Amino acid sequence: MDLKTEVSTRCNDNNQGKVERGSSTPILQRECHGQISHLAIDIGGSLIKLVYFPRDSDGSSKDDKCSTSRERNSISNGDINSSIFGERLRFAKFETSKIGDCIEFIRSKQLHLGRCLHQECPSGEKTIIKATGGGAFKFADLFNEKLGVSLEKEEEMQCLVAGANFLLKTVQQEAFTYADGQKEFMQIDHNDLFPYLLVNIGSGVSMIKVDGDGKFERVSGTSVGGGTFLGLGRLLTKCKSFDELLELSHQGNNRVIDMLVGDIYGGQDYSKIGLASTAIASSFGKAISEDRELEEYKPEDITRSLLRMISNNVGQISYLNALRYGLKRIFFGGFFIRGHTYTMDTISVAVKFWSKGEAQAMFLQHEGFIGALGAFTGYKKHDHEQDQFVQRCSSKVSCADNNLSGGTIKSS
Ligand SMILES: Nc1ncnc2c1ncn2[C@@H]1O[C@H](COP(=O)(O)OP(=O)(O)O)[C@@H](O)[C@H]1O
Ligand SMILES: CC(C)(COP(=O)(O)O)[C@@H](O)C(=O)NCCC(=O)O
Repeated sequence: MDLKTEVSTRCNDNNQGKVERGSSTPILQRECHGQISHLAIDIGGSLIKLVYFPRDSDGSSKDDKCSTSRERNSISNGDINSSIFGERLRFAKFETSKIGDCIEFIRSKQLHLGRCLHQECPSGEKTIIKATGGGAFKFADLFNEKLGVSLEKEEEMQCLVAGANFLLKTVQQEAFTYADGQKEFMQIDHNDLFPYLLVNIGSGVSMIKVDGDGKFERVSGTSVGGGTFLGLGRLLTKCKSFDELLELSHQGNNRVIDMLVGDIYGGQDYSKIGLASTAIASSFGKAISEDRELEEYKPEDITRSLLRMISNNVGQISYLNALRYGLKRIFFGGFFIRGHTYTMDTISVAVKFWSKGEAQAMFLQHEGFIGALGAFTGYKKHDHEQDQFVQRCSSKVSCADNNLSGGTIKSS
């Protein structure tokens, strides 16, 4: 049963005054019902992602008061919260290396206080925060020490699948293709969603065959992912941040460094095996034959080649795995993508090229927040009140569809 269905089922079933009958948005009763947070967190190798309902100083969620004020919080590392889902469910990200900033952010928003802010709570009860990603293990003690909260670990692949299924079933304009500079939203038929391949390009890359809700298998992965782009980019150029690298890559020309088929074949196509003269024969291959030092290459060109190499490679491995399991649809998520046109174009072209047009790359609006959203939906299992919380979130997704039509969420 998807979340939307559950909303209406519960609306009809529940006569205990917790849900306003006939309303598409169940009303949350403010009662102390255990210490569960309004926050879910995904702590990855590069970034920490937060999904939360903001709250007022009296302890209520802003959302409970139907607040319409847009909240944009600049964070010390320069990232900005994205506010979508009808300006209600909020998103924020921090570099994992700046976990202290993230903890301060949670404290400043009082997201660590559970529901019982300014109310009497059963003593000794700790706020539980759903957390996924490796950092849920690595930083559990730090969260306990600094915020007095308990991180409840949710399995990372399970969260990615739950988040992707939630988005694909709930948000109308979630999945889109990118070709020839055009973004085209796809209408997803809920009855025809499975199976698909979910490729999450984070620090590393996971490829998951998804057969249904909670039915999945991680079929492959590659260590050449977003972390590789950022790590190698930092080593090869003077850039320090991902944004700088992306920005530089706009002005670059990969052909200065990549060895093309034409470079090897005297300017000609290698038509017999379907390779145009402009196809990359060897990423960074020109650097082997030229007597040039690293400093003599423009950082713009280096970043462009690097971005192309990694995107191409992920696209190709993804296609091979789709082929292995007979999957036609491949959804790409993870913050490596960042709604960046060159990245999406390269991945799309790679999938199209290798599949001879049989398979299609699709991207997700909430690319980097899939895991955190999946963890958030995990509250549903936990307690009835939070269950309504998640359900309200899904009902608001539909209300907020128009807000998403403007394009990808850009978190910085
Ligand atoms: N502001 C940013 N800071 C660092 N890396 C970023 C940023 N935006 C996008 N990225 C890219 O996204 C990758 C992390 O993606 P993400 O899905 O958050 O994975 P993880 O869970 O491993 O942190 C980074 O390795 C980098 O390539
Ligand atoms: C270990 C990970 C699941 C961690 O997730 P991440 O923080 O990168 O999002 C991921 O980095 C990964 O799948 N790496 C590829 C490992 C491999 O299959 O070779």
